[in-house]
Amino acid sequence: MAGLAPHPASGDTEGAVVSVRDLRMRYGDVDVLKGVDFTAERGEVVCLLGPNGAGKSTTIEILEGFRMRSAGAVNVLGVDPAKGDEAWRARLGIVLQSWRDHGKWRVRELLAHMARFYAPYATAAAARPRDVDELIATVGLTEHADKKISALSGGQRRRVDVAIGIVGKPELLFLDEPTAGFDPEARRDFHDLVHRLADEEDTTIVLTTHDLDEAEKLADRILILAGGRIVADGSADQLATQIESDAEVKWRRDGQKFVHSTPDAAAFVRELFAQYGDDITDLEVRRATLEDVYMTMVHRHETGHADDAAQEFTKESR
Ligand SMILES: Nc1ncnc2c1ncn2[C@@H]1O[C@H](COP(=O)(O)OP(=O)(O)OP(=O)(O)O)[C@@H](O)[C@H]1O
Repeated sequence: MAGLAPHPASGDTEGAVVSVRDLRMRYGDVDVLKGVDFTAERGEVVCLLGPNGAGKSTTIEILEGFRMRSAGAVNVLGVDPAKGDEAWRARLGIVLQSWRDHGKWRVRELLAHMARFYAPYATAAAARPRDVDELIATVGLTEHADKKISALSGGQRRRVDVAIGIVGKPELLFLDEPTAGFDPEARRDFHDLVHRLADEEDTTIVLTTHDLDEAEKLADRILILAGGRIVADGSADQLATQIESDAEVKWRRDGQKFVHSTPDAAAFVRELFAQYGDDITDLEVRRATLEDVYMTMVHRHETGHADDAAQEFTKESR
């Protein structure tokens, strides 16, 4: 993918790019967020996971300044989103969950139009906007650039959404279920794009997804939101060590397949080799996956132990 020129940090975002403290959101008499805390650093990819209705979109919309919170302290690029002005907004990129109604526009025409909004906000540190044709190539839409958006497939429209999200070369990019409807190749290209934005441009990325494999591939840090709180915060590896789960050992001996679950895979495998040595083939050890962690944490919430899970997590991360 072409066209991702680096831009240096713009000075006023030292420290956390996103900082959320005791965030609460109440719809009517229902508390959806009951005290959410997290931060995101420059260049970090943070993935927000959680069941349907957990409050992921609500959280992101509050950070984007589209929704007023009920309580708590939120700081995004040095500003309270409730008070963010146009210049602040120009530093954000947003890919919402639902399609926008741009059907009558042609792809290049729409992106060129969007790009013009960002031109006044170019700085010495950040050349805005991106070159539109390079951007179209980056999201793999070159051969569709002159088509009306209504004539594109669902996955191609989603690529347009992603292009709109990054046309202004954002310092912070919000992606709400960005790959819904992507085919496997588009998904892989998108993952490459996210890595390049974070690594080469130091873009901070906050995304939601229901695809745990995607979260594991993309995220420097995973947050699991359940029962109105963050019940897990860490890399996929760190989270795997926070749940008690047996490793699964698989092997073959004399052509026969064996499987065994054990809390101490190393000791078990040592013993296996001591007994059968060269007869052992096709050895595999599978540790707790992100799916195991997710299921455990969300199940604790569903069985009414979310507060315990959140407290346990807070204790462990101190
Ligand atoms: N404007 C609103 N008024 C009242 N309730 C709302 C409103 N928006 C969201 N909710 C409720 O708040 C809860 C959280 O919704 P939200 O869309 O933030 O969840 P989510 O984690 O993004 O879910 P999903 O994974 O399904 O996208 C849901 O129970 C939803 O019904």
